[in-house]
Amino acid sequence: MLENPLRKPGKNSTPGTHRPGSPVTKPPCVGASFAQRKALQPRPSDAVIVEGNNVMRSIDRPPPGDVIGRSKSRLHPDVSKKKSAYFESEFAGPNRGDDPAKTRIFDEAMVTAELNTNVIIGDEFAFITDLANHLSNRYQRPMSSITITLHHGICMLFGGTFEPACTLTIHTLSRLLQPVTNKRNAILIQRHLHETLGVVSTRSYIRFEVTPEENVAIGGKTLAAEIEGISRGTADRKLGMFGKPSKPSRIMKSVKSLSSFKSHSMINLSENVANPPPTTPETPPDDERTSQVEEKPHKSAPRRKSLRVALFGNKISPDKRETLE
Ligand SMILES: O=C(O)c1cc2cc(O)c(O)cc2[nH]1
Repeated sequence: MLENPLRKPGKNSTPGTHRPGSPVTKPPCVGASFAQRKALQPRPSDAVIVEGNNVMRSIDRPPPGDVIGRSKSRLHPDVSKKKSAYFESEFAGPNRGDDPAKTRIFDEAMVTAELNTNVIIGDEFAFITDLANHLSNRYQRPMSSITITLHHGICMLFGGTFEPACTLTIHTLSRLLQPVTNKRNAILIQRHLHETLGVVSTRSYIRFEVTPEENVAIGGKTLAAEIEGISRGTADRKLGMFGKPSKPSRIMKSVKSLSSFKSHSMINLSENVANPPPTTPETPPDDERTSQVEEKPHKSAPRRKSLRVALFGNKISPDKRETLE
């Protein structure tokens, strides 16, 4: 009889294992709120995400297929030329060898990932950055083409238990989600999640979701329309696809991104802030640290509370406050 893989951790599984220095902590204990549970968690001393353990062998070379500086071909130049001509024709896809603008759009196509987990992550900034690096490597695109939303410490019943678990949905174009690619990426991404989150692969559910080119848009134009425009020579000339807008609009000025929250978490923001991120990372990237020369150093408050104070100040009524808790 087949066993339900969701219910039974693998032989070498170490559900909820907390490695020293890891940004993750054990799954939620029943009865305490997220904030209370979080306050009780020991804080990681540094941003080291993965420490070796006795179960998994450390890898001192990239897995096969990862793009690295390849050693020079030892083939005779003629054979090498023939070989590359063969592969060029064999692998010429519908958009390969096409307009460089098309190639660039596909090379920079967005990969969005949504991760849900009941594990509480101590250093979400380090974790998310590490996952972004992993996906950037897996899908061979720049970090500017990776978007991740992370929901951790959530109430999640997975296969009938509350043991550490996660679901990850990856959305991108079909060319990046081919069956063989998915097969390989499932193994490598689940291994990464085991190493960084402590979730065994049997409790790590990945869904690869193809986004049709007609169903995704940037700058007011779908990808399908953009490609069609390139073919007809009427494409938008977008400079740096996911780059910053040159001039922020009125709306842009009133909405702060997560990076802005990081540097302004203790000041009163506009009251119009829509859908704020649930938490603020603790360690801003270097470029942000150096951009705050004018600001006085501030003590960090419990993160959720400080964000709430920053968003709503003291104007919030007690009954509304309760619904926010
Ligand atoms: O999904 C993508 O990566 C994507 C969508 C989209 C739309 C668009 O108009 C572009 O110019 C590029 C692009 N990339």
